[in-house]
Amino acid sequence: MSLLKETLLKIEPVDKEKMSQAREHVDGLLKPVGSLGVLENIAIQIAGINPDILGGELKKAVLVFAADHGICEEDITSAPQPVTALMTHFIAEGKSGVGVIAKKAGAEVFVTDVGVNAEITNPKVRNKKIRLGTGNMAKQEAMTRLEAEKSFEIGIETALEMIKNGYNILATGEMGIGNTTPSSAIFSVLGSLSPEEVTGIGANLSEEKLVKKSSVIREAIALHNPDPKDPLDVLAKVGGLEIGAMAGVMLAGASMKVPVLIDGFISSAAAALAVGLNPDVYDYLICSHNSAEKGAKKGLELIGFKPFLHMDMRLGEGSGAALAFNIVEAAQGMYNDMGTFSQAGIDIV
Ligand SMILES: O=C(O)c1ccc[n+]([C@@H]2O[C@H](COP(=O)([O-])O)[C@@H](O)[C@H]2O)c1
Ligand SMILES: Cc1cc2nc[nH]c2cc1C
Repeated sequence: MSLLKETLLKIEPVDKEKMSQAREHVDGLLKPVGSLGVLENIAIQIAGINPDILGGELKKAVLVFAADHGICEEDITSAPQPVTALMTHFIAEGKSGVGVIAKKAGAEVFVTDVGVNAEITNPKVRNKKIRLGTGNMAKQEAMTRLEAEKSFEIGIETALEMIKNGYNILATGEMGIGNTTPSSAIFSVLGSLSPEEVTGIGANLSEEKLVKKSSVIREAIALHNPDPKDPLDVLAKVGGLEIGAMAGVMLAGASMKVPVLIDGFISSAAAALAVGLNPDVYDYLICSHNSAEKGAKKGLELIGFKPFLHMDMRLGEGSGAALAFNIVEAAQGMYNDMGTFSQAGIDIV
């Protein structure tokens, strides 16, 4: 059996009984019921995923996947394609946005090349290259179905390795010039949304080129007709290699009862595919921030995510997810260390 199938079969729903016990505990803490809002929700969610993680020290990893996109040939990005390879190197060196944010949160960043269109010589970048970037989806399918499956499996393998090494909370991140285009295409297909509704400026595309970007997406979808009920078909026809790998991390996290923090627009497109493959994955994902990318709001609504950080960020790399580690730790602190009404002899619950 393939690793993807095996992983999907292993995923169980979160433990609703543990969640209602956790809700009871949270409601008994020294505060008006509900007054710690999202911190309460996160603690209860993690209790349903794995109470040991809620009660213990977090060992945090941001898993960044880098890849290139053939669609760059259509001139719908502001930055040139070689920036992917350059930034992949700088992310691995800790010199990018996610590097500094993760450091403050005490998280490690691991970078994997799943399809950068250049040789990466930095030994800190893990080499799992599937191909040298996707095909240009305006003319051909982005990748084969087999490559799509492989991208999921690299994400699964990477996450399983991290979990084996003791990491008990993961965050997804990516680097890939052009990857807002496949992300918009994925949301357009899965949500039957018009490309215009879910297409934005990415890494600062000009307004004139934005019109072209939407029409390229519309034409690619019309050319390949991806099946919205088949996430692998959507990924293969209009997706990206790093998007598949991030979805794989989410599946592996769910299969091992480990929470996965979701970053911005591209990470959430991966989440939409992962949840499409198995709806139980949803409860293992923690959506961190609402990216300022146009389309992020619609995309998150489609999945049913409610982000709790509103930072006007749209960097990607896992930067927003890394920022949210501190929020998860605050939720743990609330759950484990706050006094209770019964200890205090107060009876107003
Ligand atoms: O995470 C986000 O919400 C996000 C929104 C816009 C852009 N990005 C980053 O910018 C790159 C993609 O932008 P573009 O315009 O080249 O498609 C890619 O490397 C992403 O990490 C990321
Ligand atoms: C400089 C730069 C850094 C990035 N990080 C993620 N996407 C990016 C795009 C650019 C252009």
